[in-house]
Amino acid sequence: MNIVKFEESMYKLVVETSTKLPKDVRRAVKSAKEKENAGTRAAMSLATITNNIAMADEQVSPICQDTGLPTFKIKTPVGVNQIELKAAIKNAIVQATKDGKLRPNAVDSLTGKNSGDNLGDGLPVVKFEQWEKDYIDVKLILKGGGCENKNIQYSLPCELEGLGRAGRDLDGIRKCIMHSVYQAQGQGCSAGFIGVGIGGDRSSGYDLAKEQLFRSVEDLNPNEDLRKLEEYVMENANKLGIGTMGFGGEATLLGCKIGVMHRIPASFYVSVAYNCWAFRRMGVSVDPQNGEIIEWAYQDGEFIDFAAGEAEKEVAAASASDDVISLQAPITEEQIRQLKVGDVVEINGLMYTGRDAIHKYLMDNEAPVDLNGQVIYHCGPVMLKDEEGQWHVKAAGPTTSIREEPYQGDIMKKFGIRAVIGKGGMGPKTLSALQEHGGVYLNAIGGAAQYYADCIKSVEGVDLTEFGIPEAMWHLRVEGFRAVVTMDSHGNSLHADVDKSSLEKLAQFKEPVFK
Ligand SMILES: O=C(O)C[C@H](O)C(=O)O
Ligand code: SF4
Repeated sequence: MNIVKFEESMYKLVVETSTKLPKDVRRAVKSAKEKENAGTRAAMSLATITNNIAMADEQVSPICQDTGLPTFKIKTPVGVNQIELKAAIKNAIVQATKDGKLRPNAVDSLTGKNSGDNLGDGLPVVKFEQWEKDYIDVKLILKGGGCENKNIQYSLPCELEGLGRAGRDLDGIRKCIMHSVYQAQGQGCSAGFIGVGIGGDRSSGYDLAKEQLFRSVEDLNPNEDLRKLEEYVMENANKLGIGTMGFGGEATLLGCKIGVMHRIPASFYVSVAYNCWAFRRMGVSVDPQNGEIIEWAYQDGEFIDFAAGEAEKEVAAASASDDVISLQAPITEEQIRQLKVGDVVEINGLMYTGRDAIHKYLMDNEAPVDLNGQVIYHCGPVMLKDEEGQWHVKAAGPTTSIREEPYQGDIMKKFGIRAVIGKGGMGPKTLSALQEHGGVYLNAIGGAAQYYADCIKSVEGVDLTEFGIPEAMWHLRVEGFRAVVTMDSHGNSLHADVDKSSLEKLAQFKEPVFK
């Protein structure tokens, strides 16, 4: 085996996976876009998403800043040295991280220290299997944290909100899957894809669910019952009205793939792996002698290129009918109180990133900068430093805000912060703080990391780098950074409304369908 060539092939696979969505996923995004009504927030979000896909293609930059937990599934002919392959994969990962194609994402679970190169205990995940064929098959998925957090595992029988009892049969499974889409709301960057594993134990069930994500979005399940169930879910989950980013709308689910395995008598699990629209998985077959790529996977059918100019025009058109409200920090309480749910705002000037580590830190410490009237952006960017020591943003979309729910309201009040930007919305504690203090929650489009990176004109400083690149407090100067007000200072939350209405819709699917 030419291991140097194999390493090069793995580097190509990693870069392609992080920067270019597969053909089948593009087609699914396109068909979602065709379903949304022009002028809605969902249509505007999808236009931003397709624009972002085109920008990532063009710049060969990460589609989303969260380049996930790299998971390789490899099949090798008998006799191939798997230890050697794994070492080459690690080198390729380190190189892709240095080149800004992957965010340093490996964090020590006990100390919180980021390794900086994506290597760590157990990372990357590399799973081998032997097979009788004469070539190596490598599949890679880069699954981000926000959608991973929306995975769910049901142990049947159980009681489900809206749907009642789910028993140990096909209809019980149906209820679990419908519930899994509801509970994800927009937080996993809907519209999403789900892989479902029926049976096994807690770990093999989730493995089976994730295995389904490697199937083509358009394949047909050879198992008749499961094929019908997949079709049922695709048709009906899209009636829940959750929509892109949870803004409400027609496109909630872009793909549903279900697999089954045996179980033991006492256990009956239904495991659901949720993947965001930024569904980054790719594969190659590799020659075991010269290490070169023979063929890329997922190459069937039409390639949708979402031509950048086109998509850009659509974003502009989608929001042109609205009065876009311009905001520049420091923002006054009066300005904030004028904003209401549904408004589109455009931010110019400075904003500060802050996510999990920063929020925890700010509870007990002073802020490194004056945050009075300022804007906090829930974001963990991909950054690269040039030879002069200047930082550049390579990808910078929002992270899931709900993780900051325990801290957000207190921090806004303590430091006088007026606006937070993130995605997926926040809960009642933050909502009441917004009302009391005069604050606003702005929803940016999750995964649109190139689109937002383009709005960032300079990096003016950074604090708390000891938390690692994604968790540091970056001072970003932005121009034309668009977001939608989804929680205002008058007690309104679009997220609470969509949750409530989608739960009501979910309850329509209570009656048995598969007997
Ligand atoms: O870590 C991130 O940047 C985002 C994460 O994938 C999320 O969806 O919250
Ligand atoms: S930010 Fe959204 S698109 Fe990116 S990995 Fe997280 S869930 Fe996926």
